[in-house]
Amino acid sequence: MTEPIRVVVTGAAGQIAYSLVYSVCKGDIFGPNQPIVLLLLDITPMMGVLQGVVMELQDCAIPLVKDIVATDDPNVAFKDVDAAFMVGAMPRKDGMERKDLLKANVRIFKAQGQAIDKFAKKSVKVIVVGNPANTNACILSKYAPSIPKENFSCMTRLDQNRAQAQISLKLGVTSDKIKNVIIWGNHSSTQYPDVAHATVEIQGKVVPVADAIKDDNYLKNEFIKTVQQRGAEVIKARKLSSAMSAAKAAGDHMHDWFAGTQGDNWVSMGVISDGSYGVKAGLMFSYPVRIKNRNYSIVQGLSLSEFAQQKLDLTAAELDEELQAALAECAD
Ligand SMILES: NC(=O)c1ccc[n+]([C@@H]2O[C@H](COP(=O)([O-])OP(=O)(O)OC[C@H]3O[C@@H](n4cnc5c(N)ncnc54)[C@H](O)[C@@H]3O)[C@@H](O)[C@H]2O)c1
Ligand SMILES: O=C(O)C[C@H](O)C(=O)O
Repeated sequence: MTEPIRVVVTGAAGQIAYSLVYSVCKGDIFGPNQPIVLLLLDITPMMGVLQGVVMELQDCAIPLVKDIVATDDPNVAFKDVDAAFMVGAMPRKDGMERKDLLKANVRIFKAQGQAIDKFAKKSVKVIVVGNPANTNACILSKYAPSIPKENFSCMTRLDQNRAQAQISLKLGVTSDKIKNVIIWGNHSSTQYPDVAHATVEIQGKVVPVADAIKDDNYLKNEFIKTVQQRGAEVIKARKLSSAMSAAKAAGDHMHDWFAGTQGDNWVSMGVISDGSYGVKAGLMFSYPVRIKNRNYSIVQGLSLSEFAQQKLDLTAAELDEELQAALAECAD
């Protein structure tokens, strides 16, 4: 019998978690044979709502779930965890940029970093979803110095999925036929969705996406803007930020981290920069990565056009600025 793994979801009474916890419990992420102990963290005023989520999870009657712990105490929530979904943070409203959330959210990640440092397994794999996700992940890692920096990541998989979806709609193929789209940089409106190395399978033949689309102007303008602004468009329409698609992307990210990427294909993840592609080391930057045995490596040697290089520089500069502001906020 496989030992259960301990999985924490923060912001567990919120809207992303409502979709995510079901996916975790039913085996979509860690596999259909992996038992789970689920730890759910939220703030004290949300404990009543969280009890409702627990009741619903119990009523799902999923055999993989060995225990559910709902708590407002980070020291309990992070105890011996193998995987952490860091969702708990304020979402933005219409008209805001994600970095406007920095003041409200970054201290949450300082405090939770300290708790992870003390209580989580040293091998824990952490994904930050709460915005501004890249910078929050940097702060989380800074305050959990006993855990390798490579164990912290932030989510840009939603942007990758959005980019694949746009190409799939344009070409009339299903999104699984599109491989190796890249999201570079910040999960913000400066991110660079890049299809220069992406391929698509059309009627059994694999061709570069650019050759299939045959519209450089679209790829350099409308496509990039649509992906960059998709979160804001969802907020405008729903009056709430994306939740179902965010939960799906968080699951995809953690699934691939545990199960590995397929063949030579890559996925995009925000990870600590080691200086690859000229990005300042120490920033949490979204790169293409391949994953094996739960370790990722940044894909090296991809050619960058002048246009692409400018986009990378812009998003890296924004991340640097955000990080300085976050460090100042956490200073006392
Ligand atoms: N990276 C991405 O692609 C992406 C996508 C969608 C949303 N997000 C972000 O995810 C975050 C959550 O979004 P949501 O729609 O679920 O928001 P939500 O408001 O529905 O839920 C957030 C939950 O976090 C809880 N929370 C607040 N402070 C906490 C703390 N200190 N500890 C534990 N829980 C705490 C709140 O009580 C609430 O229940 C937001 O910051 C949002 O902007 C990121
Ligand atoms: O856009 C937001 O604020 C929520 C999230 O980051 C998204 O991309 O949907």
